[in-house]
Amino acid sequence: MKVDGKHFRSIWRERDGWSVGAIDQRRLPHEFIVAKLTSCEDAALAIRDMLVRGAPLIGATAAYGMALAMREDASDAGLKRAYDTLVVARPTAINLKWALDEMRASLAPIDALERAEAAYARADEIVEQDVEINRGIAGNGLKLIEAIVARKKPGETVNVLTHCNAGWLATVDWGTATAPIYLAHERGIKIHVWVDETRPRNQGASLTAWELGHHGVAHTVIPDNTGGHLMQHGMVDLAIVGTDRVAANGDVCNKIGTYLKALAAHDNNVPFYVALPSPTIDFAVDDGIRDIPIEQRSGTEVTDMTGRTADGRLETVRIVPEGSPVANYAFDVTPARLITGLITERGVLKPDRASLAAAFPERIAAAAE
Ligand SMILES: CSC[C@@H](O)[C@@H](O)C(=O)COP(=O)(O)O
Repeated sequence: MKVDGKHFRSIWRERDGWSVGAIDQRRLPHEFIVAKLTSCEDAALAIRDMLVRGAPLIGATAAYGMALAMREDASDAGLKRAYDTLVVARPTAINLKWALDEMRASLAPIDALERAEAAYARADEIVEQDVEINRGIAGNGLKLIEAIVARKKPGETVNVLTHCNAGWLATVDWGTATAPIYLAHERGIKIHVWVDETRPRNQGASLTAWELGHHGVAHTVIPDNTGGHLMQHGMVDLAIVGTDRVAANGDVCNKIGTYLKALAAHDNNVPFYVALPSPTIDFAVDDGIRDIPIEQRSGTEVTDMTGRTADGRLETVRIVPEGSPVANYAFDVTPARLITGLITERGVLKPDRASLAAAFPERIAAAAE
């Protein structure tokens, strides 16, 4: 998508052909800085520190991390070491394991001398596949938006609520939740996005607002607790969120606070959609609430906030009394019964086992291996 009129992706192979460029998302919205990843450890750290984040981008970064590792040591032991280093970088987004399994499956059977080249080729494919999948989500989600337009008076705006950042910064390009929004915008549909700020790391306020603004999409940042009020007053036509892992039963794990938005949407008859690329489905997990691991992050994300001061300096301040304990659960699980539909590259599905299995039978086979 566009930044100041120029097209960007969140991650790419640099001109030298081997190092990897990625937008440092820890610095947005205040500074646009490109980081250079030159080793498997760089990639693992980038994921752990959330220089890159968002389920699909975590997967893409891990794929390149594996390629960087193969330049240094393409032996069987090197392959295993790279896999083991990267797979633990973050626990919740299943795209990480998916991408690493894909990489290992294509590299393990071939000669070590060929592995580095093959790893870059497979990582490039994973990256391109992400963009194609998101284009598919865009087209399928657009139909939902068009159906709302058809019910509105001419010229009325479609209001979408989203949580966290499931935008192009969380993927390679287009985003998942934002893909239908960007396509609707491109098609001239009047669309406006309510952007949940998404405490504690503020991915909505810092990242979603930044990318929508740079692409010219109308939006308003709201404190996390505002969505219910807006829904009660008819100010939200539909909610679209992303996800880090979808269980076989249709339960959806996403950024903390998603569940509360789904409850509010249910109570107010607001359609609540989840946009997901198929690598986010985990057929090995039967019950999302019971079995999806929920990342717990540092308490400093809750106690401290960073922002720009009036005189232009970036400063971190403490907002919680010294000594008060804090909890920082990064994700929650929304039960399938609260979800209107799953927007995938193969259509809008019911959030249940049968629909997921019918649309993605090859993923069930892979989970059984
Ligand atoms: C298309 S990204 C979907 C999710 O990964 C996104 O909504 C989210 O929860 C991101 O969490 P983050 O902790 O910023 O990696």
